[in-house]
Amino acid sequence: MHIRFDQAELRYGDRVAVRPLSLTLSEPRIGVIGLNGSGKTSFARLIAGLAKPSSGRVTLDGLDTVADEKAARAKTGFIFQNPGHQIILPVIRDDIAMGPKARGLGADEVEQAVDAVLARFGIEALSSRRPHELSGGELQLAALAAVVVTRPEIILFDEPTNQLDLRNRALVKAAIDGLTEQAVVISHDLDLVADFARVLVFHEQALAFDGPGDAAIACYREIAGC
Ligand SMILES: Nc1ncnc2c1ncn2[C@@H]1O[C@H](COP(=O)(O)OP(=O)(O)OP(=O)(O)O)[C@@H](O)[C@H]1O
Repeated sequence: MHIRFDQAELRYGDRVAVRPLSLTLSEPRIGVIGLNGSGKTSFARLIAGLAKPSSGRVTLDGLDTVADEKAARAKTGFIFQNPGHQIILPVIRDDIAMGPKARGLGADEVEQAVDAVLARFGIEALSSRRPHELSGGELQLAALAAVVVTRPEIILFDEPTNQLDLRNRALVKAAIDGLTEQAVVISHDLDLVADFARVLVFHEQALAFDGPGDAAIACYREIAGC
């Protein structure tokens, strides 16, 4: 999948969220780091079509996120900062089943799709649980399962290890590393993206560095002054 920005810019009135940006992302894993307010989430929202460029364009394998909105949106899945908020139905299994049902699958196929994705992430035991009965790491994996079952080609993560303990962090890291889908990972947890071949550093709503994880982290430390 080629994610392409052509002078894409995002503004909210007078406030700039992403300055005009041109790049192409084709790597399986892309990290995004930078200070608070530097434009990371806005950048991801542009990819997912959740925000429309104020000028310029964003395309996913040639599909324009505005002109081809529906087809482009179908290629992406977004795991938000608070994954508990995106689990809508009271029981995990029913929530995951929403995607396959919306695709028009029959009852048996829906069950098979849900079982397969629960097994893929090793969370079969969560099937009949309610979101408030899940740990932070389990919530991440349940939200990921509900996104993956819709068959996106790109999965965007917004701080997936935020507030997780070491064990849950490792679970989430392993799940991201094991994905066959392309992943764009925004993180303040630098270890999560350190081994990615491509990491973008945002600073003051612009791209300050684009390269391997270790060099990107060094650049970010310089920007942060620590
Ligand atoms: N809906 C909005 N309306 C107005 N300004 C916004 C909106 N969303 C983001 N911004 C502004 O755009 C800039 C970039 O914000 P963004 O959330 O993309 O940063 P971030 O790097 O993801 O920050 P954080 O690490 O704190 O999540 C900030 O100055 C922010 O205040």
